[in-house]
Amino acid sequence: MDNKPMTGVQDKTRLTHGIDMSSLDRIPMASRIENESIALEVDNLDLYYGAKHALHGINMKIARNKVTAFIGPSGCGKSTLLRCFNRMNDLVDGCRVEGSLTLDGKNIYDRDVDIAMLRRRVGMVFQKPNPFPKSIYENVAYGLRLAGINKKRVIDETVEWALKGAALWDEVKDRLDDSALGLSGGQQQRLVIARAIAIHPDVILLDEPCSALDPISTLKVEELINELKHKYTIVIVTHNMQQAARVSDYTAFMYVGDLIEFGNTDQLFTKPSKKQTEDYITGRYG
Ligand SMILES: Nc1ncnc2c1ncn2[C@@H]1O[C@H](COP(=O)(O)OP(=O)(O)OP(=O)(O)O)[C@@H](O)[C@H]1O
Repeated sequence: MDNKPMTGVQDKTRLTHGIDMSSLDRIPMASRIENESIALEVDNLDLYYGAKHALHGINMKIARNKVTAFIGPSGCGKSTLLRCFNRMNDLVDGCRVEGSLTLDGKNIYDRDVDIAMLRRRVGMVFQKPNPFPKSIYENVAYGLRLAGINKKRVIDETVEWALKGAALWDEVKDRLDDSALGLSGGQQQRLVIARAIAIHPDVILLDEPCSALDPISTLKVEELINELKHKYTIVIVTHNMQQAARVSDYTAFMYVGDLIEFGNTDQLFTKPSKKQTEDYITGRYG
């Protein structure tokens, strides 16, 4: 196989309607999954909601400290697959998973897995910001207290660190005791991200994190994702292909429960190898 790295500007065919491919010019070298450290590995994963077969034999590797985006038409299984990474689907009656999904080599579907611990390692942020009806400070401190950390100095320092990490500190440092519900939607989403990183997860799952946000808040969250990936492995579901192109290193295109194509984002958007992917990213269906 030819392992020569390709630059992001070579062979730019501008296949996609409305996607500013110049954002891809910032990617100096297109990396390959074979050269990455792997955080999560999905192996022959099938998922059933009762009789409905929602995911069909999915195989995929998620690179550590990179952003992986799931794209595809509504109902193709993006959120279902994302929720497998921290076993959120366990909460759905009649949901059954076959195959394996490993985090750092350990199958998270093994019987001996402590699910509370798994969810501390694999944090999740949802489409609609969901701060607790508590102060800004208490929202971030919540997970620490749950983890048994009670020392005020440690909590103070971690709250500040997490709010800085979520690019929110400057906007809230003088109102930490105010209700989180008084923040704007974009600020609430960054607060929820601060709450997620406060407990030092390894992986952050983002399920359409910007779909309820205005363009400026979206930009801030996207900038934040670019910062966070230096420390965390990030998986994001998005309907927005421009967003996938802007923020992710790897992209998975799904269609009706199948993983159709997975690869380097630059390559997938400029030179997809499957016709279905090309049809989707050029707006021919979906
Ligand atoms: N709790 C559930 N019970 C039964 N079926 C479900 C459940 N959740 C999802 N499904 C079905 O599984 C399939 C995949 O849904 P999923 O929400 O994962 O798709 P998606 O690609 O994330 O869609 P969207 O982009 O609209 O959010 C769909 O056919 C959906 O109707």
